[in-house]
Amino acid sequence: MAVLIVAGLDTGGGAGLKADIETVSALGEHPLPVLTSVTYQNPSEVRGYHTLPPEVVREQIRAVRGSFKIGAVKIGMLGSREIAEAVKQETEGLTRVLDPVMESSTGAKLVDSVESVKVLILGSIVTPNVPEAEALSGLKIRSIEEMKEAAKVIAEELGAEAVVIKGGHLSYTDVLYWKGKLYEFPGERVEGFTHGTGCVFSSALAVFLAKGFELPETVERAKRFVEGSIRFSKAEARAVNPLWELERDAHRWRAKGELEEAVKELMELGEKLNPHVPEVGTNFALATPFSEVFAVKGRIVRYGGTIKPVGPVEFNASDHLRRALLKMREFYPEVRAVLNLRYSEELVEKAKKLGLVVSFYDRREEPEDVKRAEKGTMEWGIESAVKRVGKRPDLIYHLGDWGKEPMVLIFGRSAMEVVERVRALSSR
Ligand SMILES: Cc1ncc(COP(=O)(O)OP(=O)(O)O)c(N)n1
Ligand SMILES: Cc1nc(C(=O)O)sc1CCOP(=O)(O)O
Repeated sequence: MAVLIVAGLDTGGGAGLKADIETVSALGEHPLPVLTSVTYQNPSEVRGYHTLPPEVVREQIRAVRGSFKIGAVKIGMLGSREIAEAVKQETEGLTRVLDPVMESSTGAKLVDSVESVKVLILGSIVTPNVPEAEALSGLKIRSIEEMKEAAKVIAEELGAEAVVIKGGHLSYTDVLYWKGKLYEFPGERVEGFTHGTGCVFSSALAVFLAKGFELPETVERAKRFVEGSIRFSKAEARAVNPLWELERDAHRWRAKGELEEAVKELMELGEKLNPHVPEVGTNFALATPFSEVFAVKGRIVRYGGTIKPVGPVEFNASDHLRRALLKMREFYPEVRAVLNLRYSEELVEKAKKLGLVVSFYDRREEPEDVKRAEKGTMEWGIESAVKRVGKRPDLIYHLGDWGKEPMVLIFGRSAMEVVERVRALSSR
């Protein structure tokens, strides 16, 4: 099924047509991109925009309308009244999702007037955020109840088929008004970049409608998709990531394979490694670029004269090493793997001789409030060891405390790098 996308280009690659194309593709449908305007923007500012002649927009839609089975159309930045009129005529008869783009999150205008957006409301499923809903309804919105009022006004007075007001600016609850009924979709704050959320939401809505879902389920699915695209957004883009699900699953698959290979390799060191395995066991953890961590379920234990993994490599199979790794990645994101061994002076001296960067933390220096908190010691320890050495540590040790075994953590940029370090450290 094809989804027609009528939108503007964001040169920063965060919102607009690029986000729409990725959303439609990621959700398994075929995007038909129609350009209305070129914006000059980055995630911090919109410097301006140029709208295409309405005839150019019209011809783009005409070129594809008869050649594809179009399940729905998503309409984003229109730019001008003339373009809005052309899009209205050329998309007649299609299921239309209208993201009534008026301003960017940075406060720049992206359409000549509110009236131009209103041209397309009749018969459309409209997805305003709170400021857009205020502009369309003329009402002030300060609560979920007021979101409901505004949604009703936009549907009943302006003729929208349905209205979804996104609550991101208010409470994270979205409100749908459809066929005289109101629905609430609660959500919670998700950490990550949000530039482009409006575009991704409306495109996802168009896709799920094209797939044949009923509106309430469509809104629920689109909302969860947007939450994922915020949670798995990337620092270099400073915007949502519509490819999150595909990338996350690919990274999970690769990380699991990489760690399984490395564990196999580690087992070859069995007899040499046996004396270095602590009482609590050794674990080996690897993070994906999204900081999801895989490890060995049940850890690796001494077994006769050799060593043995208790269970398979699994997602979230580590607590201590996961926390150590995630803390380390806050300072050095290139560090992806870590393994723990029993502390010995010889091991630490050998690491220094091999040219590894060694640091440590001393639990006696741990502040009282961190000690009292359930799980802050590891994070505090890694941070203090990183700061102590002033560069990326390859090995961090601590000398233990009451009921806590002294430990050495060996870090690396890949699972194999850790194995090579362990090989060098355990060789006689
Ligand atoms: C070309 C273009 N189209 C739309 C927007 C607005 O994006 P949106 O996802 O609604 O949200 P913000 O990131 O602006 O909040 C845009 N900026 N550029
Ligand atoms: C129990 C323990 N303590 C460590 C420390 O560095 O203090 S490393 C370690 C073993 C690994 O644990 P997990 O399987 O929870 O990652």
